[in-house]
Amino acid sequence: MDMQQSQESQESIVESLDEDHLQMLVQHAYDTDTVRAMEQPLLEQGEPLMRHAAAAVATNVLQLLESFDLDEHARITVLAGAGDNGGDGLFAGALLAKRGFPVTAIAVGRTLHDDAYRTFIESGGHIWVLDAANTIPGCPSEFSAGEAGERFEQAMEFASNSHIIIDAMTGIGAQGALRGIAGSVAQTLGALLDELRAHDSNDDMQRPYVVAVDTPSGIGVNDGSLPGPYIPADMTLMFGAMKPCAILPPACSACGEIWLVDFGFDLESHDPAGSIVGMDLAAAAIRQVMPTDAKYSRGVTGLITGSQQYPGAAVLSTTAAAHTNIGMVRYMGPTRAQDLVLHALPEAVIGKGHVQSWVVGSGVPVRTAEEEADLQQQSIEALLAHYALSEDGSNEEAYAMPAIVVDAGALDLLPDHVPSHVVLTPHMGELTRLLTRLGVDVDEDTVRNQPLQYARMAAKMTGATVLLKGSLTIVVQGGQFADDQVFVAGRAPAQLATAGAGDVLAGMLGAILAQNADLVQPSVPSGDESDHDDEAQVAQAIAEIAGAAAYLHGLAAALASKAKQRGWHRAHLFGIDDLDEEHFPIGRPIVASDVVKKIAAAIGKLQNN
Ligand SMILES: NC(=O)C1=CN([C@@H]2O[C@H](COP(=O)(O)OP(=O)(O)OC[C@H]3O[C@@H](n4cnc5c(N)ncnc54)[C@H](O)[C@@H]3O)[C@@H](O)[C@H]2O)[C@H](O)CC1
Ligand SMILES: [K+]
Repeated sequence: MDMQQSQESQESIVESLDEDHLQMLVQHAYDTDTVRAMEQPLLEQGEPLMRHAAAAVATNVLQLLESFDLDEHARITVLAGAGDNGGDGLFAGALLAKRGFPVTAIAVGRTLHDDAYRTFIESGGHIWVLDAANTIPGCPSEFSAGEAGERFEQAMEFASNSHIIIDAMTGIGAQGALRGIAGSVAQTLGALLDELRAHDSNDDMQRPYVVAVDTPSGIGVNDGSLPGPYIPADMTLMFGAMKPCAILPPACSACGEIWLVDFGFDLESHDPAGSIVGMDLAAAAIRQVMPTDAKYSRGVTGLITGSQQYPGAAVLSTTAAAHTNIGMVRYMGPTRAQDLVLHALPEAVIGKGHVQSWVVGSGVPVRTAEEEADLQQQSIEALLAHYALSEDGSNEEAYAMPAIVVDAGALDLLPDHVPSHVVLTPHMGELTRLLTRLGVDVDEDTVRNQPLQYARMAAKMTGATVLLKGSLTIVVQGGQFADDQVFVAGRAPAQLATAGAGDVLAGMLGAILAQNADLVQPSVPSGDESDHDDEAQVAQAIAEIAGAAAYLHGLAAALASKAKQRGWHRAHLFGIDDLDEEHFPIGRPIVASDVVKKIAAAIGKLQNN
């Protein structure tokens, strides 16, 4: 099959598929085992998936070369691993070599995909082997250690002087951090590329443009981590479906622009490992006001936030909750904070009363071991004690409590085991602190590098739902029978990184939980297996609502700052979207109160879309 045929067949796959399928493609990510299960029936039917993959890579490279005004002298380097990912890269290289481009493949393993290698050579491609123990036919081997070192240096120099690097070292078959020559290539070239990137936007092709095949080599495909050296890409051509690394920090930044090549996988029959929170999911979490509603039926949120030291957090969390489509807020805190809350929000009711959700801890200082708890900390501790589960999960009262958002200083007061409608909202530092208190030996850099893994660990250890704040917000499900599906909200522009933004999110999340009180109430576990599904369903609803709050928070910030830029941009669909460069203005600076002022507009946008 040549490039044109393969492209036509790709286009016909795309045409025959409906909007729902395309929507699923750009919203859900599937782990590598699921991807292999989805490709299996197609391979059995004889679909030449590798040829489709290669044709897509070659087509995009040709379009890139054209957009950069590069003629047939453009230098193209393929970094080729020994597996099928290398096969994709070599077939793509062969298609480009046939078009007359000089294409060199740097073999990082001892072998190459047989068929792809032969096709590549027949098409006029050149091979550069780095492993002295290689068994690639016709290639030099058993060179001395000194020669090997020299070869390596020369190959890296060559690659860094090429116009296009096609990274095909590893894809979904990668296991852990890159080892051996692939690891050295990533180390050397990754550092070189980072340095060149720092000095050049690459508008004029002054540095190599890196196209990753399926996934950038060296990243954690299933957990989005960066376990070692990796090749940062400008663009990733991802096959069949998004892998978790496409949506999870920090790996998603290493993917560059993502182009999805649709293989017509049966996505509907498989569970995603992760999902991007989009407008639909966020809109579904906002309760429609009804003609028969009264303030109590719309939901009431109680807040124990702010302190003598940080009274502003009381104002931000309370005003945010009040603007997020509920009937009433109740505020509890020191007199100074009460006065400021009433000044900003005369509608606030001061003192205890019936509520459908709680928000605790925003602006409450962390309690050090030497200090005695102040009144605010004592009331939070007393409230949180009602959510404490014993080791065997029995404590009926905990399940009957309203959902609660545990933020900032309250994280230190969390009981060891709680139900899934306790939602923790730490940032990276707070998560590290929480895990350390639970006995995990970890520092903040490690958490930052593997945020999913550590958010999940906190959820598994405590039973709580965990919303981990960052430029992308990760939500992992709580509860005993929760699904591993992670939700990622990437709607926020960078302008949202400002003091008090977390207090606003806590208030908004509390309000969205209150208006969905019936959906987020876990039942007392009966030990009956047939109830597990119900519990898992509640845990998922809570996680979706947490993701929806993060989305709405990001959308309000985007409206306030007039930014188009986001933490995560939708993947492009190969054969459907244009390669044209997009611009995402960063907008203007904002403060957290500006976000509160735009919550109503953001809700309006969701409900009227
Ligand atoms: N998704 C699809 O439908 C299709 C995917 N295709 C491509 O095939 C790869 C997966 O190929 P596979 O051979 O299973 O694995 P890889 O090529 O990703 O990796 C195996 C290769 O890499 C070496 N290796 C693994 N881990 C390490 C490490 N830590 N350090 C160094 N080297 C490592 C291993 O020894 C092997 O040599 C998929 O991504 C797509 O690109 C097909 O084209 C069909 C359709
Ligand atoms: K790759």
